[in-house]
Amino acid sequence: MEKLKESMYQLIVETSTNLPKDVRRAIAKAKAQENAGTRAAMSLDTISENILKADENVSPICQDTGLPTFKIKTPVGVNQLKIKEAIIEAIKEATADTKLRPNSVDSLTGANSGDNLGPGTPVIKFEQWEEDYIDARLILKGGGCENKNIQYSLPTELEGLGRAGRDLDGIRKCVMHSVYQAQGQGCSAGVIGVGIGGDRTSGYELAKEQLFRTLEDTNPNEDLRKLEEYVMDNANTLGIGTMGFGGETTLLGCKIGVMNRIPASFFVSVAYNCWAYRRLGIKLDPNTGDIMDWMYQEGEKIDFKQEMEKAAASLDEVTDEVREVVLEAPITEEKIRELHVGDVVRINGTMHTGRDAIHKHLMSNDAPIDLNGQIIYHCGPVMMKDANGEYHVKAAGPTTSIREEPYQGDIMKKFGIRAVIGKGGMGPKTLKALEEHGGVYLNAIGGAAQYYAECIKKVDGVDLMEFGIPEAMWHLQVEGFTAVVTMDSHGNSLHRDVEKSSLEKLSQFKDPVFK
Ligand SMILES: O=C(O)C[C@H](O)C(=O)O
Ligand code: SF4
Repeated sequence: MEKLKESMYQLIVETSTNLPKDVRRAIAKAKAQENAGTRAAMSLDTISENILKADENVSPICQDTGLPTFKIKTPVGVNQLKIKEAIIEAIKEATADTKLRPNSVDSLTGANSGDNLGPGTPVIKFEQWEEDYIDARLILKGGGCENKNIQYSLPTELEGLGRAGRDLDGIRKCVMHSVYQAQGQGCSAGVIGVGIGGDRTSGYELAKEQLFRTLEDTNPNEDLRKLEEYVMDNANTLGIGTMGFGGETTLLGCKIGVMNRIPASFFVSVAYNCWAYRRLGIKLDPNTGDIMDWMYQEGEKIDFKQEMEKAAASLDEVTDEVREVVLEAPITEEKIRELHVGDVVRINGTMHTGRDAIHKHLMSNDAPIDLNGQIIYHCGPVMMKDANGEYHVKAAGPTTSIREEPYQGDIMKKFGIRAVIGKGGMGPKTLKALEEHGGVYLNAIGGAAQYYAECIKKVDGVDLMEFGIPEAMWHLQVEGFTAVVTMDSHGNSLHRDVEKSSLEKLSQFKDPVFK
């Protein structure tokens, strides 16, 4: 099985850089449903361009390459320990080649292992089967969408929907609620895998297992087929839309599985996956380890080249209506007060990354540089160090901002920061601080890691590298970095408005549907 490591390496690289065909088709369909010039349409254009670039550059679609999870089926007699060894070597190599971000972190100390290996990472699950080949599948599911997974224990009371009982209609309510509670934070439009039954552990397993189905398959269970269809039709009327900006497509797929439970427990578990739905599979020769075939590769491959040309043409027609502002740090309070929700900003000059570890650190320490008037980017990039010791950005999209909600307002005031860029929006504490201090929240397109990496022209330096590559503070020079004002210094928040209107829409699904 001398080819095994090479085959696993290819599986990892393809999964990280080349979005499966069924997902591409679903995104193209979502694009066709949005009106040109809307925030949702523009976000989908950025997403499409990003998919194209990742493929061309053989670079990660999203900088968060997730927790690599392998599902392997082997014929009886195949040495599974050898497969595990090959996967571990392939993971190390793919990380060193910047196809994966170093993502394995000690839960207690925060130390990054640097090679994606550590207790519990990667996840490798084996099964035996009667076929004569090895079936190896991989999903790279990032942290932002993983944080939006949810498990319901029936009966329960749901916001907007009331009582969800222990029956198909109760399940329906849970699934609808799961889409609502994710808002744009898991980089909608998303795909949900739902597991009905089991215990808390096996229920989530079943939910995640559903994410290995193809988006276009039909559920063989008639009740579940109807439920999947119902959810697709109705969740897309919630108006959450791409990145939570509002719009026609909130969900790209809904896949539901069922297993038995014990009488006292009734769980509905939901695994939420972002649009960057990276899962692929290979069939391997058990003697040589060679790839015999790729999975999820049926049908047309949309490369988004044509779509990009069309989008560029229609954008020319609508740019007159959108207010565009150029920002360059240091930014004055006066300039910030001129910005309003809906404005598109193009940033040139400096910005500095800061995410979880940095925000916690800055609460009780000085900043390594003067942050007065500066822009903080919630981002954990993939970086490559060249032979001269200089860093180059390989992938750099935004991370979910809401995790910084406890700190953000205080940090902005303490250091005079004027703008933060992230995705998914922030809460009332930050909104109040933006108003008091004169600050703005800018939403970038989650997952568009290649698109933003191209806007970063130079890495000026890095501080606090002891937190590891994703968590360090990177000092960047950017050009034409585009984001939308979604929270301004006048008390307006697009996120608050979309959450409110989607809750109203959710409550229209209160009445029983499945008896
Ligand atoms: O860790 C990241 O870079 C992003 C994360 O996947 C997120 O969605 O917040
Ligand atoms: S940033 Fe968005 S697209 Fe990337 S892994 Fe996180 S949720 Fe997915």
